[in-house]
Amino acid sequence: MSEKTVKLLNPHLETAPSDYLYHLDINVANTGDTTELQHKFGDVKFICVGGTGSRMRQLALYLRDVLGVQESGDPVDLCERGQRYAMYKVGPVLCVSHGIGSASFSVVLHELLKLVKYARCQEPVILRIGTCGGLGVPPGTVVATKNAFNGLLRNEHEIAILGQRVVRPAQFSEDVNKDVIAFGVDANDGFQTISANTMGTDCFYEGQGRIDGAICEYTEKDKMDFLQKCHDLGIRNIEMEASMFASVTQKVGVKAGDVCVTLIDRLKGDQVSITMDQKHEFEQRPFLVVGRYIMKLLQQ
Ligand SMILES: O=P(O)(O)O[C@H]1O[C@H](CO)[C@@H](O)[C@H]1O
Ligand SMILES: O=c1cc[nH]c(=O)[nH]1
Repeated sequence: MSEKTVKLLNPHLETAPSDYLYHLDINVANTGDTTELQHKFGDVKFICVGGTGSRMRQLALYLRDVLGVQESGDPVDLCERGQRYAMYKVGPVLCVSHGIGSASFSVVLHELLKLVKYARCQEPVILRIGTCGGLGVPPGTVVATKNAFNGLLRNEHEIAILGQRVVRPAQFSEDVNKDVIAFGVDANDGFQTISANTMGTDCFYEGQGRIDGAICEYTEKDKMDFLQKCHDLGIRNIEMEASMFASVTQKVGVKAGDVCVTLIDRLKGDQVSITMDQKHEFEQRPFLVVGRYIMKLLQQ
């Protein structure tokens, strides 16, 4: 295989006669001959992922315009039969939903990494386009992640494998972070885009130090002390996937980045209380940033 294709770290796949990407409902009948997949997905250069199917559909429509892809009508969900995740293809970009949190995202991430390997995609870049809570930045700020911290405030990801605690580093590609800021930001955007650290937690409520979950065994002061500690580490946003995403992509050597818009300033409260209209407007902001980044890279 050429140098630029994805190399996975699983020797068992080399001898598997077939592979079923179950949650995507994509069957790789003969892993030795993946001609059909190469035909369908071989041109993919970017995989944009985000929590919801509707955001990914919106993104697909937006990228159609930006990339000048001559297609009309509703984007087709290529994974509809899998009933778990949505996947749209716009020229060289896949837009795929991942659900809430690392557990859900890691499932589709493994399958997407296998997909790009079988399809022999050349150096694909994976970008998460998400929402998050902010720390000391105004709601609507876009944050491109520099370092990904887990809920233990460590720049790593922890996972239980065969009954053992396995800890792996969680670094995103420096190039992607730099280029997203260099190519994605326009002075006239009307909102700020910053590069900062991100905390990815396993829980929206207690894991993010909220006091409005069904359970809370700490005080408002404990919460504020924790959030201040996060802030001191350069963390400016909190979401639920960054550390897993950084660690899995780093492990297999695929470049990745996390670009999220803040919906709330957690130094001021816990409840996301912006209107749904405002949320939808905010959700478009990373589209602009990532759209410009993708265009620039495609032109190079
Ligand atoms: O908007 P998405 O992309 O889902 O991201 C954020 O929103 C969800 C929580 O509401 C978590 O998945 C978090 O990471
Ligand atoms: O506070 C927030 C807002 C969105 N997503 C999160 O994970 N946390």
